[in-house]
Amino acid sequence: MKNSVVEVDGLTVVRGHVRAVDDVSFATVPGKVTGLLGPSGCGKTTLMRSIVGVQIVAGGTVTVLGYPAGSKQLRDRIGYVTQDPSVYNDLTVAENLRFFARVLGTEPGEVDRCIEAVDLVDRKDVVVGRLSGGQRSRASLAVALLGRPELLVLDEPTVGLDPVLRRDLWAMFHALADQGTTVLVSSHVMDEADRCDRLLLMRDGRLIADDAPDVLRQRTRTHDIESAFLALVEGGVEGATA
Ligand SMILES: Nc1ncnc2c1ncn2[C@@H]1O[C@H](COP(=O)(O)OP(=O)(O)OP(=O)(O)O)[C@@H](O)[C@H]1O
Repeated sequence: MKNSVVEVDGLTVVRGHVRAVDDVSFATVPGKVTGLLGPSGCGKTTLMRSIVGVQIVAGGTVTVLGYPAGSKQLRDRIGYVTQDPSVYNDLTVAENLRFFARVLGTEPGEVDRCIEAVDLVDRKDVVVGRLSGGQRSRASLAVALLGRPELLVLDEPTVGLDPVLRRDLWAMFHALADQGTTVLVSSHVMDEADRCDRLLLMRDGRLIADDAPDVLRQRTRTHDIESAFLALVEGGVEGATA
């Protein structure tokens, strides 16, 4: 698709004895929040790892911003937050940000902007090891925002967060998207589906839907995404991708 930020074509990844991603194809458009939803173990992390270029793939192609995934040209154009916080426990939030800003060659002013964006200003001088799990994830997110990446890949960033914080983070994802960032967010919580502009539903390594939440509900004649998911799994839905 022209102008797509991520183009995945026939991607297959084998992990252990499992086809963790099984012949998946889709394309994202810039400036939208795309949700990658599906039950635990369905292949979300593996798909995201393939997009950021850290996964050995068995077949198919992944193109990001016009380059094969993993190309060095993409290094500072993608922000990736894994499920495990990737910040140093023995440094404060601000020290972490300053360290990564130096590594990435980002201007120092970015540090404060990114700390503000994740609402950690009042925690910026606290050693990361003393933060709560949710605060640690937000510190990782702040690092991913350094340098204003064009693509943000966020693996379950809202797990374990309270509803107020979850709402605020989703608002931030949309604000970033409005500024042109393409945001790919995974979740296994179906009630986060309505916060996405577009949904990729996965099950057992396969993509079973690729639609806006409203369109998906209409197509499956359901009122919520959980029921839509069940309808797709149980079959009988016209145009299902599975
Ligand atoms: N390092 C590994 N070695 C072997 N198999 C793996 C490995 N990592 C994941 N898998 C398998 O690949 C499949 C997809 O896992 P993946 O982590 O991508 O799922 P997920 O949808 O992200 O799950 P979760 O929501 O629990 O994070 C699962 O069957 C899993 O058991």
